[in-house]
Amino acid sequence: MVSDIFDPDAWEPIAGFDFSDLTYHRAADVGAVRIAFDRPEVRNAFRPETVDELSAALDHAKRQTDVGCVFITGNGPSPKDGGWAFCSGGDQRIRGDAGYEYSEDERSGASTASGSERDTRAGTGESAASGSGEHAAPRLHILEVQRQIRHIPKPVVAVVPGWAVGGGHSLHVVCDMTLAGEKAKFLQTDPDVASFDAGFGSAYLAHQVGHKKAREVFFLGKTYSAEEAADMGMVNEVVEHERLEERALEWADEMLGKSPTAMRMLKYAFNLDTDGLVGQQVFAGEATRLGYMTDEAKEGRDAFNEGREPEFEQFPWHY
Ligand SMILES: CC(C)(COP(=O)(O)OP(=O)(O)OC[C@H]1O[C@@H](n2cnc3c(N)ncnc32)[C@H](O)[C@@H]1OP(=O)(O)O)[C@@H](O)C(=O)NCCC(=O)NCCSC(=O)CCC(=O)c1ccccc1C(=O)O
Repeated sequence: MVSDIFDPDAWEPIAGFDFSDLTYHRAADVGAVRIAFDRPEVRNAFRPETVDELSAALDHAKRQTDVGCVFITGNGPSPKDGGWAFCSGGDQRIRGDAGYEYSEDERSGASTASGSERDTRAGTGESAASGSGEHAAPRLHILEVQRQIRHIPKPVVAVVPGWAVGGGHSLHVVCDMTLAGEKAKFLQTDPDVASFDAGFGSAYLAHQVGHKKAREVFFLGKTYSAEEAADMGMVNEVVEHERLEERALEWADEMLGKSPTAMRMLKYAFNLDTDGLVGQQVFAGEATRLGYMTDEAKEGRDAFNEGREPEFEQFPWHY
C-alpha cells in the first residue's frame, strides 16, 4: 500500500526509478504526476538521499511534454502512531555541523545505487570512499529543489495530508498552490532548531500572508490548522482528508484542459517580480521560444542559411 488515501486505480508507478525515500506515480487518466515523501515514521523528514530523489523526480517531470501538473505530497499514516505528514523538514538525526549528512553507506559508496542522481554519480569519476566525492560532503540542497519547483514550466501543487513543518513548510510555500486535507497542520520550527530559510520560506511567505503574519509564523512558531492557513492566504482549499487526492486529480483535470503555453507564461509571469533578473531571464527565454515559432523568425534563420538578406518588410510592426 502506497498511502491510506492513495487510489491505486488512479495511478501507475513510473518505470526506471528505484527510489527508497519517495514514491513516484503518473495519473492513469490525466497528465499529472505524484511525487510523495515516503518516510511516514519520521513525519516524512528529508535526508540528502530524499532530496536527491526529489530533484531527480522533478527533473523527469519537467521533461515530460504530456505532463502539465506535478503534485508533491506525503504518504501515510505513520505505522508507529497513525500520524500524517506532508514533510517535517530536514531529518535532525543526521544533521552534521555543516549540513545534512548522507548515510555511511552512501558516503563510502557501498550503497546500492537507486534513483538517477545516484546513477549519475557512477559517471563522475569521483570516489565517495575517498572522502572527496559528492556524497562525502554535508548538504543543504533542498534549496536547489525549491528553485526547481519555481522554474519547472508547469504548476506544482503541494497536497498536504498532515504536518508541514520547518523545511517542509517552506516547500509548501514555494509550490504554486497548496491543497490541504482537514488534518493538515502548518508550523515553522526553523528557529527552534537554529535553522533559517531566509529565502522563499520566509520572504516569499510574506508575499502570501503579509509581513506581520509571516513574522508571526517564524517568531512565535504557532501551529495553524488547515482552515487557518487558508484564511491567511497560504492554502488555496481545504478538503476532507479522505477526499484529498481525489480533489487533487480534479484540479489536475481542470489545469490540463488549459493552454500549456498560457499556463507556462503565467507561472513565469507570477514569478517575475519576486525572482528579479533570474525571473526575467526565465520569462524571456519562453518569450524567445514564442518568437522562434513565428514566420518572422523562420525568415531570419532561412535567410542566413540561404546566404541572402532577410525579407522582414513582409511582416507588420504589430501594436
Ligand atoms: C513534525 C512534528 C511537529 C510532529 O509532532 P508529533 O505529531 O507530536 O510527532 P512526533 O512524535 O514529534 O514525531 C514522530 C516521529 O517522527 C520523528 N521526527 C519528526 N520530525 C522529524 C525530523 N524533522 N527529523 C527527524 N525525526 C523527526 C520524531 O522524532 C518521532 O520519532 P520517534 O522515534 O517515533 O520518537 C514534530 O515531530 C517536530 O517538530 N519535528 C521537528 C520539525 C523540525 O524541526 N524540522 C526541521 C526544521 S529545520 C529544516 O527543515 C531545515 C531544512 C533545510 O535544509 C534548510 C537549509 C537551509 C536553509 C533553509 C532550509 C529550510 O528550512 O528549508
